[in-house]
Amino acid sequence: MKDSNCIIVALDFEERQQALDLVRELDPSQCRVKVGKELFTRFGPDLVREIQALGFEIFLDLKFHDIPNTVNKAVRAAAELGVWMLTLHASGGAAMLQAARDAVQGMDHPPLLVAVTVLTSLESSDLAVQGIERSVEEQVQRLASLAQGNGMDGVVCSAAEAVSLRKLLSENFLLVTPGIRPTGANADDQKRIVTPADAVQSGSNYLVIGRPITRARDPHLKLSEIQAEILAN
Ligand SMILES: O=c1ccn([C@@H]2O[C@H](COP(=O)(O)O)[C@@H](O)[C@H]2O)c(=O)[nH]1
Repeated sequence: MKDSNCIIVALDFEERQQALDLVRELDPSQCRVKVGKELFTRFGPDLVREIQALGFEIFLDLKFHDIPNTVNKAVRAAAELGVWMLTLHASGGAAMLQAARDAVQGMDHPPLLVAVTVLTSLESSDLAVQGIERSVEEQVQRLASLAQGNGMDGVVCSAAEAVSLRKLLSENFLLVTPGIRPTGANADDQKRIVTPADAVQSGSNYLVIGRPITRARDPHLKLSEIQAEILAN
């Protein structure tokens, strides 16, 4: 499944006004926006509603990871906010993932549930420190299979894993990929980075892009350049 509106701009800001100023420069027919831990912890559901009122679909990236009952209630609360997509950690396990799915059962417009596999800021040496003696690619595959088997709509992974996941998972299973960096851009704290065009070509459905856009002198222009790069490839 290809969505021409495939870019999700990450609104990782300290100030409410910074987030709203950027959102007002963007067009909801050209991108979706991500509200993550920083913005949500500071400004909560009211800001989500304010951005929704401007016409944007919200990717609520709170990465729930807790006992099944707690995740069930948190997912229900997020779903009632009317967000388009939300995240939880696949490593929370099968029962937690099923509890998340149960939370939105029967809703008219349930959010898409996507499970984080291995954060894009990690590489294999980081997994070894956690006692995981397999490559990032293998760990991502394992968690993605767990996610698919327990009712998730997709996973968050690096686009570096997209080609192998496309072979492993069903065609309509969503791959949501942060760690996107245009050629030459600073990687910042991201370890598994891929360019926007390569991400789409590899099979990513949605590209989560923060700093390359939010730190640009002209964020709207940068978004348009990235979209043009994707279309040209
Ligand atoms: O594995 C993950 C999961 C989520 N993210 C989020 O995506 C954006 C990326 O921002 P950049 O500024 O483009 O690096 C950020 O909000 C993360 O919380 C991720 O990077 N990796």
